[in-house]
Amino acid sequence: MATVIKVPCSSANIGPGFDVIGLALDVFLEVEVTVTPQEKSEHALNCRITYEGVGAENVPLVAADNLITRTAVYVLRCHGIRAFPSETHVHIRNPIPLGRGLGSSGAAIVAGVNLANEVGDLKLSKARMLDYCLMEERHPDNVAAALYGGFVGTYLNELSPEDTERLEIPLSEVLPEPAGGVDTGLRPPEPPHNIGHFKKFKWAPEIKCICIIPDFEVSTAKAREVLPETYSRKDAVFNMQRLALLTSALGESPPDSDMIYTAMQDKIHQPYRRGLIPGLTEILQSVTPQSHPGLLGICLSGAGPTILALATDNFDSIASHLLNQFKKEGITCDWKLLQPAEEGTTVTRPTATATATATATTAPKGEAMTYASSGVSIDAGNELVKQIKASVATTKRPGADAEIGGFGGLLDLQAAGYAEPPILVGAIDGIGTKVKIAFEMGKHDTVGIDLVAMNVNDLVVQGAEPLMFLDYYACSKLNVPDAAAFVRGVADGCRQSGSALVGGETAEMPGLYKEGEYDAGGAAIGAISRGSPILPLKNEMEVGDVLLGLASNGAHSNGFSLIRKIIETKGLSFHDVAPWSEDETVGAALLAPTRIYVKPLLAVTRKHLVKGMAHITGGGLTENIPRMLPKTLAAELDAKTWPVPAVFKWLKAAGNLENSEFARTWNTGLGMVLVVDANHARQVTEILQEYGEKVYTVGALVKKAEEECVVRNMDVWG
Ligand SMILES: Nc1ncnc2c1ncn2[C@@H]1O[C@H](COP(=O)(O)OP(=O)(O)O)[C@@H](O)[C@H]1O
Ligand SMILES: N[C@@H](CCOP(=O)(O)O)C(=O)O
Repeated sequence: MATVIKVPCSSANIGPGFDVIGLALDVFLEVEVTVTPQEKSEHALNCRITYEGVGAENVPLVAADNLITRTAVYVLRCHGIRAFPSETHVHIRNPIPLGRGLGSSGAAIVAGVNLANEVGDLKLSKARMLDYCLMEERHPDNVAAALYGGFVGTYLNELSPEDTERLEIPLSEVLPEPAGGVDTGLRPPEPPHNIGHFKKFKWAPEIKCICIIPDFEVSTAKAREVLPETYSRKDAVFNMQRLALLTSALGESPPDSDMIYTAMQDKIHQPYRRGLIPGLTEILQSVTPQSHPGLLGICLSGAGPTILALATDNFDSIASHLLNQFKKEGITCDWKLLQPAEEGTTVTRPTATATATATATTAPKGEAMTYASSGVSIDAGNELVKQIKASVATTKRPGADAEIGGFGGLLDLQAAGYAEPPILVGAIDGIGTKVKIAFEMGKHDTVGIDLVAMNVNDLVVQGAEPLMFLDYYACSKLNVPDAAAFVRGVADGCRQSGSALVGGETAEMPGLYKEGEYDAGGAAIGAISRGSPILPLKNEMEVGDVLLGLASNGAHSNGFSLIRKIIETKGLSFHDVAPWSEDETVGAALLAPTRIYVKPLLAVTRKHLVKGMAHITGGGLTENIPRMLPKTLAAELDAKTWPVPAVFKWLKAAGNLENSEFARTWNTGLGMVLVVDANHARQVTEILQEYGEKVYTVGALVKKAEEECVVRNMDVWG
C-alpha cells in the first residue's frame, strides 16, 4: 500500500494581491510513495520516479533534478538524512499545466516537503512545512494556498539580516549541487522559523473560476524579472485600496460584480507582464459584468499566461469569448471551470486494515467517533436544505405549498382542481450518463431539468397533468454548491411543468460514488380527471391519421453512453469548440436541457384533439412510436419532413451509424410524436405553435404489414 500526497493547484494574485493572495483550485497533483525495504538501490538517492500526466515528456525522472524529489532531499538533509530510504518509489500523477500560472511549481514544492515528512517520519507541523516551502518558492501566495487550501492572504516576516542572507542563498547551494547530485555531505541551511503567515478568507460558494490556459509557457522566474524594483506611491495605494475590499467582497453572497470587477484591477504586475502575453491588456479589457452577465472580474492567474475570470453564471459564453480573443492573437487555449479546493494538501497513509486512511476519516485509538468522521456531514446536509428552500418554494402550485422539511410531501387533490378522485399516474426515471458531462463542465444547474423532463413528458403522453415531483440525489461527499445548483435545475423543470417539488432525498454515501460525482433519480405523480381520456386511444386510431412531430432540443437525456464514446474516440474534450457549432463548446452543447412539452400538450389533450403521443427517449423513433399504436396499425414517417439538428448529423457521421441504428438510438430531432385525426392536424399545429413549439407533419398511420414503424427516405440523413 502506498501513501498518497494530494496537493491542489492555485491561482495567485487575483489582480491586485501580487505575492499576497492565493486560491487553491480543484486540480490535484498526486504523489504516491511506496518504500520497499532493500539493502541497495540502483537508483540515485535510492529513489525511483515514475510520472504520468502533464509534462511527461520533459519532467526529469532523476531524484536530484525533479522538483518534487529534490525538495524532499533538501528537507531530509536538513534533518541529517542524506537520501531516500532504500528503496523508495515515487509515482507522480500531474494534471496541473506547467508554467501557466496555476501554481504547478508551488504544488510540486508542497508535495516535496510532504514527501520528506513522510519518508523521513519528520513529524513537521504545517507551519514548519510552510517555512521549508518558502525557502524554495520565496513568494507565499501559491504555497500557502496549496498547503492550507481555500482562499488565503499571506505575509512574510521581516527577517533578521542573517535570516535574509540565509533565505537569499541560491537554490543551487541549498539543493544537491548542481541539481545533479554530488553529495557534499554538508547540512544545507535550514529555513528560519515562522517565516510565513496566512489567513483564510471566505469565498462565496456561487463564484466559480474560469481558467483560460494558453498553449505556451511563461516561467514565473522570467515573469518576475520584468517587474520594476520600485513603484510610485500612487500605484501602491491603487493596489492596496482594491485588495482590501476584494478580500471581503469575494466572500459575500450574492457577490457585488461592480465592486469585484473594479477591485480586481492592478498596477503592480499585470501592466509589466503584457510583453510576455500577446494581447493581454485588450483581453482583460474585453469583458465586463455589463457585456457578459455573470462575470465578476478578470485578471492574470499567477504570473500567467493563464487568464482567470471569476463568474457566477454563463461560464461557457465568457470562456468562448476569451478563447476567441486569444485566437485573434493566433493563440489556442484550453479552458477549465474550477472551484476552490478547501481542504488543501492531504496525506492518506496505509494502515493495518489497508482500506482505512490517515486523513480525517480515521479516528485515533480511543478517540470518540462522529458521523462526520466517517465522511457523512449532517451539517452540509442542513446547509443544503437552507440553500435550496427558496428555489423549491418557487414550485408552489394549487394543492401543494412546496415547503420542504417534513417527513413527506403533501398534495391536496381537491385544491389542485380534482374534485372527484382522479386517476393517478406515476413515473420514475433518472438522468443517465449525461451527468458525467455536467461533472466535466462543472455545470450542475440544468441536469435537474432533464430529470424532471424525463418523468413529466412520460406522464403527459398519457394525458396526465403532472402535479408533484420528488428527487433523489446520491453522492460520495456532499458538495453543497453543486447539489444546490442541481436542485435549482429540478425546481426549474418543476416550474416549466407546473409540478410542485414536494420533497427529495440527498444521500451522502462515502465510498460508493467517485469523489466529485453524483447520480440522480426522480419520480413524478400526475392525475387524469375521471372521464377524461387516458391516452393512447388505440381503438380510435385509423389509417390516415396524421403524425405530428415536435422539435427536440438535441439529444435530451438519452444515448449519452454512445455520445461520450464518440466524443472520446474523436479525441475531443468537452471544453473544445463543438465541431457542429462554432459558438459553443462540446460540453455546453450536449448539456442543452430536455424540452418539457407538458403545457402545450395539455392544451391540445384537454380539447380532446389528440389520440396518442410518444415521448421519444431511449430506443428513438422506431422503438417508442409503436408503444402508442394498436397491433393493426403502423407508423410511416418521411425523413425528408423534419430537419435533423447539426449535433445529430455530426454524431451520426463521427460514429459511422447506420440509418436504422441512428433512428433507434436518438430522437433525430423529434422529441414527441402525436397521432391526430387528419381533420384536426391544422388546429393542433396552430395551438402548439402558439406555445412556441416547432411542429412538423412527419407521416401518417398505415395498415401494419411487417414493421410497426417505417421511416422512408432515411438516405437524406447521409
Ligand atoms: N509535478 C512536477 N514535477 C516536477 N517538476 C515540476 C512539477 N510541476 C512543476 N514543476 C516544475 O516547475 C516549473 C514551472 O514553474 P513556474 O514557472 O513557477 O510555473 P507555474 O506557474 O506553473 O508554477 C516546470 O517547468 C517544472 O520544471
Ligand atoms: N505572486 C507570484 C505568483 C506566481 O504564480 P505562478 O502560478 O505563476 O507560479 C507572481 O505573480 O510572480
